[in-house]
Amino acid sequence: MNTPIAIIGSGMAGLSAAHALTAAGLCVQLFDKSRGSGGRMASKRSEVGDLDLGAQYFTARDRHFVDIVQQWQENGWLAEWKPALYQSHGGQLSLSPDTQLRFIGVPRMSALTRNLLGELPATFACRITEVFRGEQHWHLVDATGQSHGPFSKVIVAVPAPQAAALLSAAPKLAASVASVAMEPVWAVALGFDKALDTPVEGCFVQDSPLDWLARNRSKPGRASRPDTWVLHATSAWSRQHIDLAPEAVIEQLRCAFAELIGCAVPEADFSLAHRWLYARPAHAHQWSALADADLGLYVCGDWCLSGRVEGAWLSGQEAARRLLEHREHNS
Ligand SMILES: Cc1cc2nc3c(=O)[nH]c(=O)nc-3n(C[C@H](O)[C@H](O)[C@H](O)COP(=O)(O)OP(=O)(O)OC[C@H]3O[C@@H](n4cnc5c(N)ncnc54)[C@H](O)[C@@H]3O)c2cc1C
Ligand SMILES: NC(=O)C1=CN([C@@H]2O[C@H](COP(=O)(O)OP(=O)(O)OC[C@H]3O[C@@H](n4cnc5c(N)ncnc54)[C@H](O)[C@@H]3O)[C@@H](O)[C@H]2O)CC=C1
Repeated sequence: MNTPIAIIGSGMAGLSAAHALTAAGLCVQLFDKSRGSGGRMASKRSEVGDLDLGAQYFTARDRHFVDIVQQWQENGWLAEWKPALYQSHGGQLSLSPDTQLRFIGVPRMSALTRNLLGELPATFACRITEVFRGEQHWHLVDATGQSHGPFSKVIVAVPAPQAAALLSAAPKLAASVASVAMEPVWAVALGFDKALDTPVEGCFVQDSPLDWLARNRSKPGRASRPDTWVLHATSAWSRQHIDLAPEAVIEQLRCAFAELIGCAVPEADFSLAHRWLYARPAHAHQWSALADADLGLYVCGDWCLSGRVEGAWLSGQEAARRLLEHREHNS
């Protein structure tokens, strides 16, 4: 019997591992606490259209990732995003063009992970709280107390602080994962019925509560009206204001935006705030993936590498590769 492999987390890392394993003929079962796949590549549906509140775009530098990105682009799941890019230093806004290729899911970021999910077996709205090994197989328990299994192996593909809690079967692994700190990010979306009078479409920001801002309508496939923007606070500001009420976060970041954008910014006609508790690792690692292969427990995620979409995909590939390698040695 081909006992399935459980994958906890259906963000880019979990989906990447799932694809590699199914391509090798194995069965997988994905679990995610959210209602859909994508994790930090999620897009929020709202009355003003879809808003990419997490990952804004991604780049591809590793040659394997470059190849897969090309395939996704050929499938029509991705488009290149060529914004009018600016930077802001000490309140000075200046054009900052470059030749970097940047990709986005179309018509929303989450479309990419939704396409990657395809027909893979997945259970959503299912927060896994315990991962334990019986005599022969692994079992999972969710927040409602329901148990799932049996599974031949388990891949944990969630942010490090959430992964550590699921690794009590492998204390050494749990300790390494628990040592990884992840930083929060407040994201705010603003919508203006009358478009702002600025050529800015994306901006890297320094010396401000903001770290980044993007204009949605500059992204292929997005609605052009109203004029919606996504603002990301720095991790330092987000940490300091972690418990601030969303309305206060919106107001403070709207003011920071108005200060740097160089045109009149009226009250927003639409606004929302989203707090990412585990947005990015505090430091990059070079782990690729972690494992207790003899036990059959694997851990992957962006935080094992660069804290970027590319890192998440590479980490999922590596977890799958190590699982397949171990399986081959022991067959
Ligand atoms: C605000 C923000 C901006 C970003 N901007 C960029 C960018 O511009 N470019 C870039 O390359 N990267 C960016 N990133 C980083 C990028 O989004 C991540 O690197 C990547 O999406 C991480 O993928 P992952 O699969 O490792 O984790 P995640 O996407 O976090 O996936 C983990 C999944 O596990 C699920 N989960 C967690 N715990 C459990 C549990 N106990 N049971 C079941 N399911 C669980 C979650 O619901 C989630 O779906 C950004 C991230 C944020 C937050
Ligand atoms: N907010 C969050 O939680 C996270 C944000 N992430 C951001 O995701 C982006 C992805 O990184 P890469 O794929 O390497 O993308 P990239 O090569 O576009 O950017 C890397 C970094 O280089 C700088 N930079 C690049 N181009 C310019 C430019 N034209 N003018 C001025 N500065 C520039 C800028 O500081 C940027 O953060 C980066 O901006 C990260 O900061 C990554 C992970 C999490």
